[in-house]
Amino acid sequence: MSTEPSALRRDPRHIVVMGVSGSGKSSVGLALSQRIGLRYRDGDDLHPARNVEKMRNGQPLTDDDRWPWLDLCGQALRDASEGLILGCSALRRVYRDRLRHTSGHADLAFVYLTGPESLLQSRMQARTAHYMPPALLQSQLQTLEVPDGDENAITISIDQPVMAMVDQIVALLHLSGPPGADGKGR
Ligand SMILES: Nc1ncnc2c1ncn2[C@@H]1O[C@H](COP(=O)(O)OP(=O)(O)OP(=O)(O)O)[C@@H](O)[C@H]1O
Ligand SMILES: O=C(O)[C@H](O)[C@@H](O)[C@H](O)[C@H](O)CO
Repeated sequence: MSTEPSALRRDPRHIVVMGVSGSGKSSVGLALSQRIGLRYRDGDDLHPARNVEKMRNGQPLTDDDRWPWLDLCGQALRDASEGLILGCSALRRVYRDRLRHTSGHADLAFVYLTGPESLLQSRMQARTAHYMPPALLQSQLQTLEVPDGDENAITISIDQPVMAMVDQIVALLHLSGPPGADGKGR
């Protein structure tokens, strides 16, 4: 499944890969980065230590926990003059508004990864050495607000191989490859 709003900006250079824990933000963001030659950063690496500790202990983050982290995510986007793919859950509309505001990119592109709870759960359970306990998936799903039609977002199903997801993202956002990949540069 994939959807394309009508007025989507072509070939955006500031892209947020969003969705609940275990939806594949890191896997897809990295693979997309390699495909199009745009840097990837993982929002997980920007969480203050106390947020990571909270999640590790099985406690969902609150809005107040997330604001400072979202501002670091927004600043990372703002500072990336060459462009950036950022993996960031961005679960609520107000969080995405905050990213749009802090990054200075009102037209930030969002790639929303979605799939059935059973698949998310099994992917989280299969994952080793990650601080996020699968038990927190419920609260992630409760917090999630699916992007609205005016949010410059595409929706990609996680029920397919990562490379197929990347193909869809490249096609829907009309993304160009690394400079020189088509013989013309960007
Ligand atoms: N399309 C896919 N097909 C099969 N396995 C996948 C796919 N996408 C991700 N995975 C696997 O599912 C697990 C979760 O993926 P990943 O860590 O990329 O998700 P995430 O959204 O970044 O999670 P978190 O926000 O919790 O860090 C990983 O073990 C990853 O290898
Ligand atoms: O907004 C949140 O609750 C967090 O960003 C989480 O989504 C985690 O960072 C991530 O899932 C770690 O695995």
